[in-house]
Formats: sequence, structure tokens, C-alpha cells
Amino acid sequence: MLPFARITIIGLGLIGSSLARAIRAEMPTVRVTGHDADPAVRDTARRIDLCDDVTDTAGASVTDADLVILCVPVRAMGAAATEIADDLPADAIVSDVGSCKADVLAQLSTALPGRTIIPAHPVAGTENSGPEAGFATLFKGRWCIVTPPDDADPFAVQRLVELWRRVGADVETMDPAHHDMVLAVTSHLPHLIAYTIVGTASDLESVTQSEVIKYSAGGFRDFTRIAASDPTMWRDVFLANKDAVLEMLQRFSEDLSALQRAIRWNDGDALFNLFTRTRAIRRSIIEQGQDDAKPDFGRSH
Ligand SMILES: NC(=O)C1=CN([C@@H]2O[C@H](COP(=O)(O)OP(=O)(O)OC[C@H]3O[C@@H](n4cnc5c(N)ncnc54)[C@H](O)[C@@H]3O)[C@@H](O)[C@H]2O)C=CC1
Ligand SMILES: O=C(O)C(=O)Cc1ccc(O)cc1
Repeated sequence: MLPFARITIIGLGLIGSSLARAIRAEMPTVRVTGHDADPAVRDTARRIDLCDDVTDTAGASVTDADLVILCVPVRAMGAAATEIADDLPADAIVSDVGSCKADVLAQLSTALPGRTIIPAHPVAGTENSGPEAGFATLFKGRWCIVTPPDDADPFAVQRLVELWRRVGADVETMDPAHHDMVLAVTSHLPHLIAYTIVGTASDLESVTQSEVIKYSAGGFRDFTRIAASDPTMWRDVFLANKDAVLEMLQRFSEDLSALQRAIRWNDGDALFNLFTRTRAIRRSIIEQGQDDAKPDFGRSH
């Protein structure tokens, strides 16, 4: 049985539009209603026939929904939830796709007291944004981490888990604070490093003219892809997951200082041992079949 009959998606960018496409592809009888605060995005969504209906107001999009998924930048979650509060049916489940979870749960709980809130995070995306960047297969074979509050209704959680399974995700449940620590090191810190290194190189570019671009090797190019990610989205992630990111950044800075010291003192063993350890990590990821990097970067969509 389908877990939901009428799903509303608020925020029709990369993730919202991918979800709309995936739901329509995998569960064609589900009615998908969409809303976005940006009129240009709503026009595009209508032109590309993204949803069964696109409404001009957030309230109108939820009046008969049994699931509402907020797909807006993490610091806009509270405002988006407040906009639907008066029109949300009593038995509707509210979820989201934000990249960090504790702050979002706090925003949603404040905006929608007494409502069923089950946050989630599909760990799948690209550096692109907007309704035309989405694609139906984005979530296939990817993790979706569901972070229910302690008192969550187990049946509501089960229905949301089933939705994500139907669009192809592997689902794990996790405590929100733990999610934020794990993602701070596996996703948020790598983005911060990419933004930094591309910024550093672009500062140098004025000295070296176009050499940074001309001789950019594979490693730097990979960083430029990540550093092309949406500025609003990532500003919000770093501010909303501040504590976990600062904790991981502290550890990273200490490790970087140790490497700096090893280079300064010609400690080849320290360098060799670290690089041997990290090579083994990469190889074990590939052996476990979790090397989604290459197919994703090259994925045609
Ligand atoms: N981009 C990625 O790779 C991934 C993003 N996420 C999360 O998904 C969420 C959405 O990200 P994207 O789809 O990439 O962003 P996006 O920039 O492509 O789309 C966000 C959309 O939300 C709309 N919006 C902003 N505030 C709104 C409001 N108050 N009410 C209605 N619409 C509003 C914007 O107009 C925009 O169309 C974020 O919370 C992000 O952390 C999660 C996994 C991957
Ligand atoms: O494009 C990439 O490399 C990503 O890392 C995509 C991504 C961005 C944010 C998330 O919360 C989850 C996945």
C-alpha cells in the first residue's frame, strides 16, 4: 500500500524537484502539489509540469496534504513551517530534507507545536540548484537518514521510511545530534575545505594570471565542483550546524598543523604513514561498493 496519497513539496529547487520527479515516476497515483516562495521558480515548475498543481501560497498547497516535505534552505525551515501552520490538516505529517537536523527540528517544533514532525536527510545531491537541476533517480542507492524525535509516532516514521524506500533510498534512523556530528565531518567540512582552497587559489590568480585554471589538475577541479555549490544553502548549513562544524574544524586544524610540522621537519615517516592509512580507507570504501563518487560526478542527467 502507498504510504501517502497527497504529498506537498515546499521549495522546488534541486531536492524538491528531484523528489517530485521521483514520486511521480515511482508512485504515479500519488497527487503531488508544490509551492515555492520565488514566483520565477513557480513559473518554471508549471512550465516543466513538475507537479499536479503548483500553488501561489504555501497555505493553499497543504490544505488536503497527508505529508508535507519542506525542501528549503535550513535556516528558512521555520518560516516555511509558520506559513503552513494555519492550513495544515491535523493528521498531516511534516518532514524536511535539510542537511542538518537538530536546528531544523527545533525550528519546526517551535513553528508547529503538537504536530507530527519527522525530519529526514537524503544524503544525495549535486552542486547544482533550482527546479531544472533535479532528476528522478537522484535518491536511488543513496542513504536517507531519518531523525525522529524521541516521542515520534512509530507508524508515522514507518510511513516516511517507506516513502524514501520507494524512491530508491536506503534508510537509516539516527539521533539528530549524532547525525549532525557525522555529517559535519563527512559532508560539511569537505565543503568548507573546498570553498577555502578555491578561494585561496583565486586570490593567487591575480599574481599568476590564468595559471590556476590552465594547470588545474584533477584534484583542484574536484574542489571547484564542490565549491560551486549553492551559497545560500551552504551559508545556512554552516550557521545552523555551527557547534558540530566548529568541533570538526578544530580537529582538522590540529591535524593540518601536525602535517605542516612533519613537512617542516622532514618527517617522511609521518607523511608516509598517514597517506598509507588514508589510501587503505579509500580502498575499503570501494571494496564495500560505496564508491558513489565517480558515477555521480559523471552521471548524465
Ligand atoms: N543541494 C544538495 O546537494 C542537497 C541539499 N539538501 C538540503 O535540501 C534543501 C534544499 O536544497 P536545494 O534543493 O539544493 O536548494 P535550491 O536552492 O535548489 O532550492 C531551494 C528552494 O527553496 C525556495 N525557498 C526558499 N525559502 C522558501 C520559503 N520560505 N518558502 C518556500 N520556498 C522557499 C527557493 O526559492 C528555492 O527554489 C536544503 O535544506 C539543503 O540543505 C539535502 C541534500 C542534498
Ligand atoms: O555534490 C556533492 O558532492 C554533495 O556532497 C551533495 C550533498 C550536499 C549536501 C548534502 O546534505 C548531501 C549531499
